Amino acid sequence: MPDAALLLENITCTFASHDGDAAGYTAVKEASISIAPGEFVSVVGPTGCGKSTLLNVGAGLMAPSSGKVKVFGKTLDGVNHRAGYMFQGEALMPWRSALSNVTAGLEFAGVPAAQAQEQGREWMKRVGLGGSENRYPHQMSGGMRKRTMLAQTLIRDPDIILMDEPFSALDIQTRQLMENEVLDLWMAKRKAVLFITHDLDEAIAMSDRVVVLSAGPATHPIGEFAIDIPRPRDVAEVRSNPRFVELHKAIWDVLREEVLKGYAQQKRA
Ligand SMILES: Nc1ncnc2c1ncn2[C@@H]1O[C@H](COP(=O)(O)OP(=O)(O)OP(=O)(O)O)[C@@H](O)[C@H]1O
Repeated sequence: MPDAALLLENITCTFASHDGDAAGYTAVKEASISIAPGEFVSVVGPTGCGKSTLLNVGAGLMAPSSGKVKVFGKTLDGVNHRAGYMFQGEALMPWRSALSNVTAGLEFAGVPAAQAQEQGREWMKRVGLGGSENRYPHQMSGGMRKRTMLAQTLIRDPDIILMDEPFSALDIQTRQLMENEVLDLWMAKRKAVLFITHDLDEAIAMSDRVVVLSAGPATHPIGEFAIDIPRPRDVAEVRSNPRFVELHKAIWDVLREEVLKGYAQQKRA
C-alpha cells in the first residue's frame, strides 16, 4: 500500500489549563486519521471538539503533546511544506491587492516577480476573479475574498490541502458555488484534502470519506464512513440522492449525541 499523504498517528494535545488545573486540558487524545494521496476526507465534530487543533498539527503549526505526523511516509518535524492551508477566518493581507495576496506565497518562495504575476493572473481567472486583480480585500465581497484565499492556497500546487471551515461565513448560494468550484479544481488535480467542517451535508457532498470526532475533552474519531456516491457531484443536487439521505442518517446517528454533549459543555463554560 502506498504511504498516506498525511497520517496523524495517536495524536494527543494537552493545553495549559485556564482554571489552574495542573494536568491541563486534553483537547485531543490518541486520535489517528490517515488520508491517502488524492483522497478527499472531511472531519466533522461538535463545536470546540478539536478539529482546528488536529488541522494545525497536520500543518506542522502546532507540535502534539504526543503522537506523530507523517507526510508521504516521512515524520514531520516543523512546518508541513507539502501542505497548503486555507483558514477559517479572513486571512488576506489588507495592504495588498487581490493579485499580490495570491502571489505572496510564490514570492516568499523566491519565484521571480514576473513569473509569480503571470501564474497569479491565471489563478485569479481560474477562481472566477479575472479583472479583479487590483482590488483590495475591503473592496471585495466575502465570496470574492474566499476565492482569493483559495487561489492563494492552490497557486503553490500543494500535495496536501488543509481547509478549516473555509466557507462557513458565506451565504448558502455562494457557499454551494464555491463548494462546486473546489470539487472541480480537486477533480482536475486529485490532491489529498483534509476538510474540516461542522456541516454534515457539506462533508458528505464533498468527500470520499467522512470521519466523525467525539465531543471533547479527549476528542478522537468515533466513526468513519466511505461516501460511495459517484462523481462528478453537484453539491446542491447530490442532497436528493437516496444514498446521500441514507449516509446522512447513518452519520447523524453517530454525531447527534456528540453534538448535544458539545453544546452542553459550551453552555457550562
Ligand atoms: N492554545 C490553546 N490553549 C488552550 N486551549 C485551547 C487552545 N487551542 C484550543 N484550545 C481548546 O481546545 C479545544 C479544541 O479547540 P479547537 O479550536 O481545535 O476546536 P474546533 O473543533 O476547531 O472548534 P470550532 O468548531 O468552534 O471551530 C477547545 O476547548 C479550545 O478551547
